[in-house]
Amino acid sequence: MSGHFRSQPPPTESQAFSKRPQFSGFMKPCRFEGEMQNLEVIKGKIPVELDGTFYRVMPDPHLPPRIENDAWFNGDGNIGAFRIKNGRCHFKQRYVRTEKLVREREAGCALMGGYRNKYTDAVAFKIRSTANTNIVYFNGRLLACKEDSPPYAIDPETLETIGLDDFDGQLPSLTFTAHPKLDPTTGEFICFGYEAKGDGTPDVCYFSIAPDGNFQDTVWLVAPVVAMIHDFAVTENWILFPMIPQTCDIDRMKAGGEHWQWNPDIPFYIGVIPRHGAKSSDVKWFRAPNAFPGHTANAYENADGNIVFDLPITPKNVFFWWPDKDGNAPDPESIASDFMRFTFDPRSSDLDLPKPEILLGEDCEFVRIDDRVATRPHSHTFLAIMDPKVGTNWPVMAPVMGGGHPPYNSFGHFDHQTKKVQKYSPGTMHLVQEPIFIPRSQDAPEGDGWLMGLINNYATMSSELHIVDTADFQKPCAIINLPIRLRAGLHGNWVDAQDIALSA
Ligand SMILES: C=Cc1ccc(O)c(OC)c1
Ligand SMILES: [Fe+2]
Repeated sequence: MSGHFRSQPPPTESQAFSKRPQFSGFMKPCRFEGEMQNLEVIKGKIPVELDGTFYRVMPDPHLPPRIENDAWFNGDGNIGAFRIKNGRCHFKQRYVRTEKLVREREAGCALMGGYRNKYTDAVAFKIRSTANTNIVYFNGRLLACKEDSPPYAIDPETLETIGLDDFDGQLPSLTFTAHPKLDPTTGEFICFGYEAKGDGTPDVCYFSIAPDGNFQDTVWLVAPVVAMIHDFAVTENWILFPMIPQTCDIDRMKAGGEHWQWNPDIPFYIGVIPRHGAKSSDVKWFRAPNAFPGHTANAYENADGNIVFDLPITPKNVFFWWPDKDGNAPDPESIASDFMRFTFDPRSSDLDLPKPEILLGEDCEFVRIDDRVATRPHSHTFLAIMDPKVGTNWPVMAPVMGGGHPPYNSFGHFDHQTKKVQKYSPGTMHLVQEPIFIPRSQDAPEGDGWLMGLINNYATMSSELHIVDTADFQKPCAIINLPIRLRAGLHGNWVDAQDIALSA
């Protein structure tokens, strides 16, 4: 370890992060690696039924980036693991040893340039992944994902990086989504990559992996535009690719510009293929008016064989740091997504989608379901929600918040039967990160269990892990205190001890 510190030359670059909002206040890079045993439980009790690990990842620049105004999404993936057992919680955090991080640590300065733009790099990289978007468990592998590259495999126990994972040479695509789906009925891992033949290519590669790790279907598609396909949806018989109208242009990238530009002149496309035995020519690109599709809650087929697809949507550009061709972007505070439902016939030859229904007209994102019903009808959705009635103390928080990420102050539990949302609001000096759902037991009813997620406490400028019982949603079941600050992250998942033991 110490050897490579000695080999570093004296710094020529600044060793300070810029004063931009995305590097300030709560968003100042955390950069901590290490572990803490027996975290303090400052309220309630951790349910003794919980035995597993909550893995989550945050983009966390390990060194000041080469681009002064670098985007939050370009930070290095720092994985946190909350191991919970016998009413206790132990914490570990470790950076993914990406090619980027290893070579930059060696050099003592950033070598990679802007987000997904290799033309701004100081050296040539084989893999540009920052491994900063999701951490997913499948078939004994913990995968740290970034949608521009294959995933890195991580040791679930030590968080050490095992290496880039090409699924024993079976990965057909240069890229791998950060939102693969596990079908709880068949055990299949359903995946895709876009820009799958390299930067600026319209090729999308769909593939499914059997529970034993062997690749099954592989289908190559061509998209009508080169746009971001961040999340997707899977039903029993169909695959859906919602496209964010952020488009890529190689010449702009070569000139040192951004990978993405907001494009208000194209539809919101949803590509649809049969899940089993599809040919390239089977794809249909359904269209809705220009809009920004957020994360997928779930999709399923109803009794008529129509697809029901639930996701937050807004007409505005959520990625305001990637403006349109004229440099226009919305005021971040004006962006709000409603939770919407598309119901449509995938067999239809009319490609214009029927208008979606608003399920919940409150600003929300980070939608999650009880994963035991994924791809089948769901009646509960959990989400992060912005509730103006909480009375969040913006005047005191604003100077220490930093910026670049959307603010949500409550966890929500939306009941699709009653169309009502219950809320858990941790306080007026608090914001929430993505919640995850853990079932109370394997045979508990859908949606019965606990929500778990990180809370940013702007009074203490440190993080807390809150556990909320879905049967008593108003108050916390347990608050676990961290003596450090974990900046805004993207996604996480609960891995039950049983599942790790089974595949070990
Ligand atoms: C919506 C999230 C999103 C989309 C693309 C990304 O590269 C990313 O990195 C953290 C995040
Ligand atoms: Fe995501």
